[in-house]
Amino acid sequence: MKKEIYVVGAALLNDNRILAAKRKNNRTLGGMWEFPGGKIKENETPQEALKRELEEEFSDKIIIGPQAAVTADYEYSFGRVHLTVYYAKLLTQNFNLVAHSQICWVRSSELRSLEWPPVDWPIIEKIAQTDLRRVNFDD
Ligand SMILES: Nc1nc2c([nH]c(=O)n2[C@H]2C[C@H](O)[C@@H](COP(=O)(O)OP(=O)(O)OP(=O)(O)O)O2)c(=O)[nH]1
Repeated sequence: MKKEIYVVGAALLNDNRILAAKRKNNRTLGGMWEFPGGKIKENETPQEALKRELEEEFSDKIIIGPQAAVTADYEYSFGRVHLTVYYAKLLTQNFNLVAHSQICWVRSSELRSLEWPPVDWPIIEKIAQTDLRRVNFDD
């Protein structure tokens, strides 16, 4: 049976743009653009995992808003990834990159022109169709 891999990512918002992060070349799916985040550990909620990953990957703190799209699944050679993405905002902007070679703030209309891993595409599609000014962080 395939390994089930539960992953959480942040669609970081600023000024109507979304942050895309390019995975370092030496990593799985190297060179592809992704939502910063990573694997959820057994005793973590997705939100706890997302905060921890942003601390590890960027040395940054975030606040987490609503889920951006339904969880997407894709069967890679190394296992089946279940990706859940939340809208989030940065409280700090250190961007101390350890897992990524670049970051980029993109408009929703530009999201489709980047190279994303297969599991991300339904989520990219949903975000591209969303009015980002309406994403609510008040709850
Ligand atoms: N963070 C994140 N991971 C994604 C996205 N899309 C996608 O397929 N993934 C995959 C890549 C990885 O296999 C997994 C996330 O794991 P990870 O980034 O914590 O760790 P990794 O497997 O790269 O770690 P490593 O052992 O290769 O260093 O999910 C995405 O948009 N964001």
